[in-house]
Amino acid sequence: MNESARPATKTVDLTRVPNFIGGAFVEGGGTTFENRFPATDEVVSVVTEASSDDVDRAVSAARKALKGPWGRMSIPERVALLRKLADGINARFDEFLKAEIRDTGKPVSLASHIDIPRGAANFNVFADQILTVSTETFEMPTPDGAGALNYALRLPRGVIGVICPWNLPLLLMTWKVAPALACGNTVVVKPSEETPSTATLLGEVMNEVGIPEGVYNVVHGFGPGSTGEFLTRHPDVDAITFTGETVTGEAIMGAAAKGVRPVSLELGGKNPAIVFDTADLDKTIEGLGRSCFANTGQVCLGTERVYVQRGIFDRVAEALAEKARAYAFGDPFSKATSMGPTISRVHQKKVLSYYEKARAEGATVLAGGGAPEVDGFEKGYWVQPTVWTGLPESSAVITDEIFGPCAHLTPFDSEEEGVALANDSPYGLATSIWTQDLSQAHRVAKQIEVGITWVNCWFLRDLRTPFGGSKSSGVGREGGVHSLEFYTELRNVCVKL
Ligand SMILES: O=C(O)C(=O)/C=C/C=C/O
Repeated sequence: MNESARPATKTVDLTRVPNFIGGAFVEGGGTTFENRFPATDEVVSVVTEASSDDVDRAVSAARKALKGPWGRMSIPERVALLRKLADGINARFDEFLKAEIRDTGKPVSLASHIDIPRGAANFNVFADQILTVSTETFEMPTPDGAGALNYALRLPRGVIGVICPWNLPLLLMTWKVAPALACGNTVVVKPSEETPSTATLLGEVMNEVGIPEGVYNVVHGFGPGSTGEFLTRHPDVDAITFTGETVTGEAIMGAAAKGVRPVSLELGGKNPAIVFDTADLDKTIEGLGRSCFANTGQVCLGTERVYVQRGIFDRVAEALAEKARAYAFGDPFSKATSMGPTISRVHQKKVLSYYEKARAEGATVLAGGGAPEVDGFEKGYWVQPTVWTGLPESSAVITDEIFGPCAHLTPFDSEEEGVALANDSPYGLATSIWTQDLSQAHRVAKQIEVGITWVNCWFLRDLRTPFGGSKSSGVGREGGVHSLEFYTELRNVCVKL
């Protein structure tokens, strides 16, 4: 037991979700709001919203922690605690799993293989990374012949504001918190109001493993006029990292400008897939089936535009439609369920509104197009996996980020046309290219204006690689050493010898 570890607090009551400030669970001074299970629309918890004073207390606790034991810890000491955090999440795997499913409605098959394992693994990934990071040194000649030595120090930025999304709540939160802590920062986390539970539960694990109070804080609430705005506008927050919609990202970037705070923004996307007639069709359909429909299409890296070379268009379209029809709705806690509901009634209505738009514009609906009837879960926020074709590229269904399990297929003839279609978007987050002509794969990959390109695969993640979006899909890169670049500041020291 780490000598600084505090005895495990009683298991936090996630039916009335508190904030976590300075190592203690506290009711928020704001209002309370309901958290509903997306598969049944039942209220599963009440969340206590943080007030502006609560956010201020969290930022102060984070600032104070920088000057306490945490700020004096060596990298190996921090690394040991990060590894304990990974172990601590895994030791309470089922609690995190249940909390994540109740908040999101995502199937247990998905949350148990992606969300919770990666939520824990991120701490080990950046424990490894911080141990190997180096800085630079330069020797320079000087007129007196004695020379000078320049070396860089890598220092924590300080208090980091972390605003994370509802689609992969634990994974995308620790994707930011792990490197932030590895680099010696402290954090104030605002989870999405849709998914408050796992970030709160992590507070208990922080105490269990001995992370000093104030290093990790959680404040619940909303965006404008609420916790998100209080946090991003707080003058004592040194940097902000955010994953979510582009419009919110623009607002955060504006808030960060005052005080000149750096931001790392992974934002929206309208990700294309380009399928050439040399593609391996089985692998392509397996990959597209996941990239279009996984997590009920609620993945920032997911595909909503599929461009298929004309000669194989019909075969790809029918095979993808068949994939869409094969999904099984049902109890998210059942292993038989392969597709859960969307995150909320509001989001369900947004997705279904695009289904109506497509129909009204005369789309050919190859699969889905509505909301399924799910026995026993009639009140859930369900939508069908949907495949369209036949719409013009100007259709809102093809230009807007829907963030649902839906994709529009468009045929193309030449490679140049395929590239032009894929690039015709203000977004630039991710793409997948399907071809067995590797010269073509490399040639096309260099031309697609995105941050992440997969060739003959999707969501294959080496966590050391730069991860982030181009154009309206974001600013900055996280992952591997790129996270350390964001969560530290370099100071050059020049010593006259
Ligand atoms: O895999 C990751 O590290 C990651 O960041 C995934 C992002 C998915 C966004 O919806």
